[in-house]
Amino acid sequence: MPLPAVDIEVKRLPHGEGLPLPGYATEGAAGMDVVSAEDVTIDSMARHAVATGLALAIPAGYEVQVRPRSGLALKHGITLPNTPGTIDSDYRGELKVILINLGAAPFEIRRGDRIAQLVVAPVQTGRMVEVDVLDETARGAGGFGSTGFRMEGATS
Ligand SMILES: O=c1ccn([C@H]2C[C@H](O)[C@@H](COP(=O)(O)OP(=O)(O)OP(=O)(O)O)O2)c(=O)[nH]1
Ligand SMILES: [Mg+2]
Repeated sequence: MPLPAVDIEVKRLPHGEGLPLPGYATEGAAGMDVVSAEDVTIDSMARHAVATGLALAIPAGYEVQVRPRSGLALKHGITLPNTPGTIDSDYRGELKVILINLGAAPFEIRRGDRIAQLVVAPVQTGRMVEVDVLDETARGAGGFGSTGFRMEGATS
């Protein structure tokens, strides 16, 4: 059973009139597909902040993450350079989807095309507590590949 849905207020901007609101394609989908409010062609290796014609009021304590659609990524090299894009609960401007075309061919987007998906997530805030000494761990300062690449015992 999914958790109860969180209500997210959505306001249509003039250029968002007539478009479907973001929605889940299936019952178990994690992300709501969001559509483009504009016709635009993104050249190979170019990027564009695609208008959605929507502005949101996300309840405090939540965020919306903007994620790529894997079909567009695999077939056309269309992804988000900032994935997951972060929509703050206090942002009231237009939701935009920053797309980058990593494919070789220009990619044509038509108004109404599904371009990305929106995942609603709770936000755990933190607080920085300054100290002089940190506790010791097995990893220590090792990072950036310090534990190697293959699992011990892997045959291929
Ligand atoms: O893919 C995205 C990412 C962000 N935003 C909007 C909503 C978000 O709340 C705001 C700021 O985003 P972020 O904090 O990632 O950008 P920034 O470069 O840090 O800008 P700012 O200084 O406005 O926080 O921009 C979008 O519409 N789409
Ligand atoms: Mg910011």
